[in-house]
Amino acid sequence: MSVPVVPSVLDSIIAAARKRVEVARERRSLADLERAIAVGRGTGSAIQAEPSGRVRRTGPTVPSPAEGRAGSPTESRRSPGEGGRPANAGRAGAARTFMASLMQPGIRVIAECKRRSPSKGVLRPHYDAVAIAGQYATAGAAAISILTEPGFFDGALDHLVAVHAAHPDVPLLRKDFTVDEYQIAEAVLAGASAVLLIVAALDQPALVRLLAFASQVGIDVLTEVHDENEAHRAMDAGATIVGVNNRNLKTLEVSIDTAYRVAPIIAPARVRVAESGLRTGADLASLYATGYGAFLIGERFMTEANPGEALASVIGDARAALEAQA
Ligand SMILES: O=P(O)(O)OC[C@@H](O)[C@@H](O)c1c[nH]c2ccccc12
Repeated sequence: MSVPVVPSVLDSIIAAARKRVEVARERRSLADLERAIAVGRGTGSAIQAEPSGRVRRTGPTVPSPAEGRAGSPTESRRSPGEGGRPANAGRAGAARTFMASLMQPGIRVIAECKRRSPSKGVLRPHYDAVAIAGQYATAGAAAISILTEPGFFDGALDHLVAVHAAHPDVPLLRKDFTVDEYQIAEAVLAGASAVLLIVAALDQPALVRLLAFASQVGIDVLTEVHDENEAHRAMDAGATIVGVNNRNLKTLEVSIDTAYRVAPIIAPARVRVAESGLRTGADLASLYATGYGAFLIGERFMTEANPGEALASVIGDARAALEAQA
């Protein structure tokens, strides 16, 4: 492999993610987050980190939607490292529902909330993650992916906290560039059931270590690959949910061929997820026939006036196409 002279978008995003972790760690240690997770697990209590970083037990319920929304999932933009971390107002213990939901029979869509992307710019100027997630849940999403990366995707962990508060039964994926245990612990406390691990962003020991940590804190992992070599690495590391991203994160080019090419490497016992560039029910039906059960879709819905309606129509079209094939 040649060493790129010009840093790719992925390199820049990862450098920013590492910096954010270092800033957050100064305010609150990983050990402190782990203690909060253990407390939440042991008692079923909600946990809230005060801005001071002190953990406050908030009783046996999840925070009210109003409380969750205080962090505003709307048009807020956080620049990397700005003003500390959002409050962790989630419920430790929501985990493990992601995998269960993806293992249901039939076509399953992980619908994504994403305000902006590096390749397309702003997709949805008036972005309200809670409202969109509500539509997705009603339309039959198996899970919801929420971008929490602030610098390139206009995401925030607060968006996930607010969606979890409003829709506590929906499995949520924290979509971010995970490079450290710290982000996994944050995800658990925010109410996520899964985190993303991008194989291209991690060396093999880090991938293995982060998978083990996620398992230890009881959160599922979507392990993302872009090519055959990365798929082998994911298999070797013991990944159970493997996503094949049709978008090359280094060049940002999309080719659905990637999903067809890489599928055979992922053992059938694992959950296969096709990601990116998916637009029609026919796309889903044909990948389903190749062994993909779940589909991660963002842009297709983000550019629609009513993302929930668009999701329902893609699911309906996919089912119709499957029946026509049978
Ligand atoms: O918006 P699309 O083309 O439907 O793609 C969704 C999802 O696959 C994409 O957002 C994504 C896949 N892997 C990522 C890693 C980081 C950020 C974003 C992503």
